Amino acid sequence: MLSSRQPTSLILALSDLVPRLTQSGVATCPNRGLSQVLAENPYHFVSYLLHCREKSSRKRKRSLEGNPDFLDFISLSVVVETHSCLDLAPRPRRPHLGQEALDSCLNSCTRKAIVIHAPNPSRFIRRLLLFVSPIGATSLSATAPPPPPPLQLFARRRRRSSLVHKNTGQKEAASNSSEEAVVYVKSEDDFFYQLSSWSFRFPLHTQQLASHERGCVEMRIVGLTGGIASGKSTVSNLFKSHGILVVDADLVARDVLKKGTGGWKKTVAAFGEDILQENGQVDRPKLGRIVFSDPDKRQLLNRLLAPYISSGIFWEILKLWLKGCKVIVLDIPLLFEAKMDKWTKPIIVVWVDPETQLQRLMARDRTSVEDARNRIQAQMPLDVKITQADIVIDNTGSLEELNERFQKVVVQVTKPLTWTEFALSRQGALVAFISVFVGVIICRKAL
Ligand SMILES: CC(C)(COP(=O)(O)OP(=O)(O)OC[C@H]1O[C@@H](n2cnc3c(N)ncnc32)[C@H](O)[C@@H]1O)[C@@H](O)C(=O)NCCC(=O)NCCS
Ligand SMILES: Nc1ncnc2c1ncn2[C@@H]1O[C@H](COP(=O)(O)OP(=O)(O)OP(=O)(O)O)[C@@H](O)[C@H]1O
Repeated sequence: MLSSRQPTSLILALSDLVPRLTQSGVATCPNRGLSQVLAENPYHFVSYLLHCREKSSRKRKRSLEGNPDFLDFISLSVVVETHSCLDLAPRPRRPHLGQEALDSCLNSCTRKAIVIHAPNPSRFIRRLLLFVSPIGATSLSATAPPPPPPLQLFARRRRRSSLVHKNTGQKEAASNSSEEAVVYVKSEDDFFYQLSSWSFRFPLHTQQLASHERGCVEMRIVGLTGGIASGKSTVSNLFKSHGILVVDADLVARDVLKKGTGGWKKTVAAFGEDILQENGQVDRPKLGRIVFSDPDKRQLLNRLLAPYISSGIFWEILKLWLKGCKVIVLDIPLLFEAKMDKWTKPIIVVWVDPETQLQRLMARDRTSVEDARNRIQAQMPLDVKITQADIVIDNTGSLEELNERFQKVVVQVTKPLTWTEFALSRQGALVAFISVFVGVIICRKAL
């Protein structure tokens, strides 16, 4: 992780930024405070900053654009992002930006893009840049003139052309004054998400539900997520005891890995027969140890199983929809990582403090500290998840306290549906069908 190797300038820059970010309201961490997040795990801190940047509303971004803290924040998070991607890379042979290069980044970063001065860009850096910015990487070389700045990219994404022109000037100045290769990195969040070990996508998209409340009845899909061992299943059981049906993604994931299924065949083909027990079923703890200690292998498994898991979840929802359920809960540990949060409203995140999470995980699964840490780090940090939640349940205390908190949540979850939710419900679909049918008959009679 970053903590042992990060350059002092980076730590200083980060801690220097914390009070300014908090005061200007650019990024706050209501539960624990940014400094504590930074002290505990700089990697989480970075993801949290990136998340805040991504989540700022357009209006808020516009009002903040003149604010030097915000601009620093954008630049710095991109630098940190780049640095962490390179420095955190698990394979030792991957190079990382050294102190000098990083300082150079910090000094020369412009507002919407950063400029990396790399005298001998390694193949890894080239490939990385090819990945994040095809324009920047195609003409990258130590002697070649710098590539054209990715104007279109920024112009398309940012409406304020003044910022684009300002950057262009700075980039040109930088490129003229330096003999080193200059690389422009696109400051997009995808950069971080795609490179990080826990990010993957399920191939399903649905409409985002509206948040305004209207009074009618039918189906709501509630998202329930959190970290590993944060207490999702415990909360799921509370929902079940209130008669609310739960779709458990872990159970779906177990089904898709059963002997003879498509997921099983692909997994065995990719990981070999060593992961099988004598009866031909997958040895889950063994596969778990493999994938949770190697991000590449985990991503491979995610890619192989994602289509089966997403379609399994889809069929479960469809069955409940056909039964006419009013509220269902989707218990999906990787709700955000798999971009399934768009399906659900409200989103409930079950939060615990990191130490309790570790202790509960070790006690439940009887694993070593190292295994438990690997599993926790395979997921998006809980502090980031809570910023995307509609409802946060703090499960650090006792089961009684959890139960008390849950009573308030269940009231919120069973409130009347919005119009959009109604339209997506079985009853809504029926009403729409009957209206169209009646409309057609009336029109035909009128002609
Ligand atoms: C690696 C496997 C075989 C390990 O099995 P095991 O029985 O030891 O763990 P189990 O399935 O009960 O998962 C326990 C918890 O680990 C976490 N977890 C599981 N898979 C992943 C993953 N790919 N990335 C991050 N966290 C994960 C979740 O919080 C889950 O609740 C299994 O987790 C698996 O098949 N994972 C890939 C499928 C998947 O993505 N599952 C999550 C459903 S959204
Ligand atoms: N409030 C609590 N007090 C004490 N123990 C708890 C509490 N909540 C949950 N636990 C225990 O912590 C462990 C993890 O909880 P649980 O299995 O519900 O987590 P989870 O988020 O569903 O985990 P996973 O992501 O692995 O599915 C379990 O052993 C559970 O009994």
